[in-house]
Amino acid sequence: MPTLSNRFQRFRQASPLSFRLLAWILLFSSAFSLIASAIQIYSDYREDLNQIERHLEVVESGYASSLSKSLWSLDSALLRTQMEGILSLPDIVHLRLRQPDSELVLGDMPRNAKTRSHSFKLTHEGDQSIKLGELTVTADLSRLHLELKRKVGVILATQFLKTFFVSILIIWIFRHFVTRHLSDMADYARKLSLSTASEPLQLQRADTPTNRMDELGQVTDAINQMRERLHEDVKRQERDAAEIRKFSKVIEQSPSSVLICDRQWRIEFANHKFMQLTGYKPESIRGRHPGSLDPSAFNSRENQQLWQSIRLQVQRVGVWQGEVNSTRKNGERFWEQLIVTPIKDNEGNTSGFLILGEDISIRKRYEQQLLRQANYDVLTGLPNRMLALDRLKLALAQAQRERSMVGVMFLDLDNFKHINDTLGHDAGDSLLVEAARRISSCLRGTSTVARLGGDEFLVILPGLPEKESADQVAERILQTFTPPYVLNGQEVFVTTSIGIATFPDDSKNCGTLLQHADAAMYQAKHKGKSAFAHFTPEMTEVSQDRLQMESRLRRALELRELELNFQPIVHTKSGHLCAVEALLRWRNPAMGMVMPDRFIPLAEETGLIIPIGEWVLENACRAAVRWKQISGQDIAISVNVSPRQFRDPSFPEVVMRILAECGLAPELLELEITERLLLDNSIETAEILRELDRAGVRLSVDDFGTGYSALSYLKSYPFDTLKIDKSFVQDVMKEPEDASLVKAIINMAHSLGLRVIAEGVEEEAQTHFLRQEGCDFSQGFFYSHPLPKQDFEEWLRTNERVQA
Ligand SMILES: Nc1nc2c(ncn2[C@@H]2O[C@H](COP(=O)(O)O[C@H]3[C@@H](O)[C@H](n4cnc5c(=O)[nH]c(N)nc54)O[C@@H]3COP(=O)(O)O)[C@@H](O)[C@H]2O)c(=O)[nH]1
Repeated sequence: MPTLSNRFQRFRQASPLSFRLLAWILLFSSAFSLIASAIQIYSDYREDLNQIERHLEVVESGYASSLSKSLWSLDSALLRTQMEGILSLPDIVHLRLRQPDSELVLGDMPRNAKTRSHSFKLTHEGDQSIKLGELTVTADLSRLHLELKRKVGVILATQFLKTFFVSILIIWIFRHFVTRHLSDMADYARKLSLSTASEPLQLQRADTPTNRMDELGQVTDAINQMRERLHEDVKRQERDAAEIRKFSKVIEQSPSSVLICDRQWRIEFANHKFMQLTGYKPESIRGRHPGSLDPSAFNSRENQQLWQSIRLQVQRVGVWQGEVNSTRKNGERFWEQLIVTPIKDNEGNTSGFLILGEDISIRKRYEQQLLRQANYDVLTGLPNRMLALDRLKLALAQAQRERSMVGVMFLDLDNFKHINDTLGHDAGDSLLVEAARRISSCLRGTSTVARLGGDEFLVILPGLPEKESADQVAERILQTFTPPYVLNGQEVFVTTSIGIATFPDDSKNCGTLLQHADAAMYQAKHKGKSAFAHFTPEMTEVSQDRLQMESRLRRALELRELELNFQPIVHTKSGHLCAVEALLRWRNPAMGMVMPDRFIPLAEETGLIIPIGEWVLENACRAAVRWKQISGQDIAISVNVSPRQFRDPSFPEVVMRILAECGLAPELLELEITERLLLDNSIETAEILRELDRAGVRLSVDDFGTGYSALSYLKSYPFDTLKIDKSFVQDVMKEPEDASLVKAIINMAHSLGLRVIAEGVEEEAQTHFLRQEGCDFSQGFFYSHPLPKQDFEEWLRTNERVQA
């Protein structure tokens, strides 16, 4: 059990303020009480003293005359009796009567005690006053002093007790109403930390409006406000810290390399990806300029110009992006796509620069491979038709400027079909490779030899001084074909026939020149092979055909000779129908069924593609609306749009009008555009694409892989879908190179946010491959051939691929 002193100690430690207050109250109240009591006692004492003095005076007044009489009459017995009577009065202890000749003393004079004495004369009043004696009355003050001591004792004891209990009461009140709350506040403040900042301070008293208004309430309120601010600050700091941690992690784990530079372009931070990509450790490059990492390139003019232009563009435009050929620490070169932006502080001032990098080496490799594949013949390595036409256009433009001539030669190997059929395709391929080598050996560096397909070659001879100069080249080529070819260990003699057309004499138009060279080549073959012939106007029979076809095509629309076939596009994973491609056919009474490859180029050349294209669009949209009625399902329709159609400024308007007239949602129409369209990279093309995209119409790149094949271009346009050309798909199971290309195209298209359609799927194995590679949609004879309208509707009604 705690002793009293322990309790006191505890109280002293727990309530120092109360303790001090107690001490002070005790001290002051005791002092005041003592002073007051002392005054009181003193005044009582004085009063008693006065009373004794008054008694003594009363003795004089009461007894003087009787005593004088007794003395005068010499009645000593009476005198004694009278004096004993005085002596019996309270406090009077001693009487001394002095007479001239004697002295009478009654009582004892107390020793060591305070006394008060009073003397008065005893006289006889006759004719004259005669002094009889003098009486001295002495009173003892001991009683008075005793009384005084008792009073002091009582007063001291009562005052002390009173003061003590009043103090205790005050302390209790003070403690109950004030100090315990102060202690709670102190405890709260002592324990207040980031983890407890959410709990408010609550005093152990009723939460009344009066309490809230008093000083303790105000301090509590102030502490709680402070706590709330602290709590909010802590929360904000925690949130900020979490954000910062998150962003740091994002930057650190970003799949793109990240460099952060200060205002002087000194590297401050490099993330993990940067280290992985370049091999540089962040600490080894801190403080260096990003362009200085490759010491061999740092001082090169090219590098300096690059960083100068980056700096200027970031300053002016606010961003720089481009593809850069960078160097790893081990000297290896790689392609990266860089985005450089300034980092702005709160005032909008540039405080540094952010450089994001992405390794695009694989994409570049595939782009180059695709570009090569798109522009070069895989077998012979010669430019293909596409590149040859580009070069021819260039050569014509240059010749026009220089007023020179360009020779165009069309070569066809004689009997190639026969050799191919008898000796096999491999022998045929070897022959083509060797023929390509021999033709190339006859030409100067400025000339171009291209393989147009099959056994057809094209030679472009720019800067010809005269028409006949082409003859020498033609003769050289014929001669170089003289030695036999060794195919399958067998010597084979192969010749070629050459047709020549010359710019500008025969035509100024690229396509016409080719047609004329082709016509001349037929003439050479007619001559008996291994010969060459120049174009003459008489050879325009082919042109006649073309003219006839053109006039028939002009009337095809009005004679209702055009019709649409429909081919399903399915989800590769499930095989379910998702869209349909509309494919145009021309049923002419004289020519029979004409496939689009034959008449679309002519329609484009003549501008007939505009009304024809509008007809296709309208009929395709109407068909899609009808299928919804048949199948109960939204079926999107894909329509091919040729570049000429697309460049017509009213095209988006036409599309929107037809959609509105047919009542087809724009999302259900997909326009297929070939890569060729993007080649001109014109602002108008981009604007038309964006306008259609904004309207909700879907856009797809058709025949991907046969044109320019620059994936980076796709980023600039709002395409939804990419269609891999059938030439790649058809060989995925045979040619590993085609398979890896298809994989790469799928991956890259997905990384650009595009869906992929594989066209030309003919075998089940191809569907497995495409499914495995995550190709979204497939189209091809495996699922269905293009079907005439009636047949397609029947297919729609009966086929299990259609899911309502
Ligand atoms: N401007 C317009 N161009 C059009 C229009 N209609 C067609 N075309 C263009 O003509 C190209 C040839 O078309 P077509 O002969 O109809 O050939 C298509 C399919 O029949 C064919 N295909 C489909 N599956 C397979 C298959 O498994 N194997 C195989 N060998 N061929 C197959 O592919 C053509 C589809 O091509 P695409 O448009 O690239 O999807 C055609 O390419 C159009 O460009 C028109 O109305 N306007």
